Amino acid sequence: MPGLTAYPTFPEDVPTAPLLIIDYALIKAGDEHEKDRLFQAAKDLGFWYLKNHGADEEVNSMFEFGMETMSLPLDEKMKFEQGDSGLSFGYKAAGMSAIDEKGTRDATEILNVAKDDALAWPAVARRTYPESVNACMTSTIRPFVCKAVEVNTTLINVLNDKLGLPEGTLAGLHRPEAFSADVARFIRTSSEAYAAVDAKLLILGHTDYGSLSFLHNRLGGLQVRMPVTDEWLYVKPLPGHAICNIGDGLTVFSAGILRSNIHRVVAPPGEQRTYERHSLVYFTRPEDAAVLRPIAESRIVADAIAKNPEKNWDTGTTAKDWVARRISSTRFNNFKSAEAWNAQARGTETDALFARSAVSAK
Ligand SMILES: O=C(O)CCC(=O)C(=O)O
Ligand SMILES: [Fe+2]
Repeated sequence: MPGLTAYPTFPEDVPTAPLLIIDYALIKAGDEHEKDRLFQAAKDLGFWYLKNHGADEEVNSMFEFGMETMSLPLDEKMKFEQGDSGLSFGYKAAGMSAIDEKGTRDATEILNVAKDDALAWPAVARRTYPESVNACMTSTIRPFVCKAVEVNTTLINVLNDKLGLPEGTLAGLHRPEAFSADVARFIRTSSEAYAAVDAKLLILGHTDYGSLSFLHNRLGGLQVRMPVTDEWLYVKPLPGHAICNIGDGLTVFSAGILRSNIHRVVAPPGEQRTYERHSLVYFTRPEDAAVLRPIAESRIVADAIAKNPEKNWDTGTTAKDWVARRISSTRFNNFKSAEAWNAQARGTETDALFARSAVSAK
């Protein structure tokens, strides 16, 4: 099966990030100790492995589907390019993002299928897609979306309770039936591109724009910036384990208690470097209309606000605008100058979130 290509193993001598392994089966069974470990992981690093998530079959089918769709001719894929306005749905060609202050073009292709389209199919909720996407909506994409929504909702509910929020508060801001920027994303970077990209950066350092990401990697390349030391460490892909991470939404809702950690993608290490890299993510994002501000009904969140009165967590922005702004700011066509690049939101908000949550995690 193409989705199950045997890749060279991740090198032994490369330092890796110490992600906790959370057992989804135990979480589902209501194990309090495991829920505490999840909360700890979400606060300390904002990244963890998830085992026993039960989505292997859906994930494997998505890898096959993604590779097939990415192999379409470029002009066919370009008919569905997401454009420069901040839309998160559709195809992003290699070269459409800037990855540094020099305006270097990226080398990574992305296909984003909206949750709203996968659930509404055959009706069109947000946009249209290539025929190969349509052909897999029912068999492959919707089952993956539904599984990812189930897993992420379960985890969000645990975080909700650990934050002392009234039952279902966070879930109420991430209702599957409400329009959101949730997407199933497939990413491809050719091995030739690793050499072509300046500084070998495939995806620039960023925090995720939504609330919770459910990521599946087969090759290395993902790196997280470690709290306190600022060291970039690889996240080693483990077979059958998802990599989960907190995004900006949950950080803001929790006034920095949950950590939206900076990460990036570089060329895979060691012998893996000669292989094309693919990854699959489901991004759970707050509903379009949700305003990104702390939920102070919780005493724990209220305490976090009181501890850092100088920090204003109320973005005054809807999730829809937040995601659109962050996406549009990465587009090459919107790149203006090194000064504008350095001054824009990517630096301010991510560094603020990063610094603040590093303190609260201690
Ligand atoms: O490809 C990966 O491993 C991570 C991708 C990522 O961080 C993203 O798409 O936000
Ligand atoms: Fe990311």
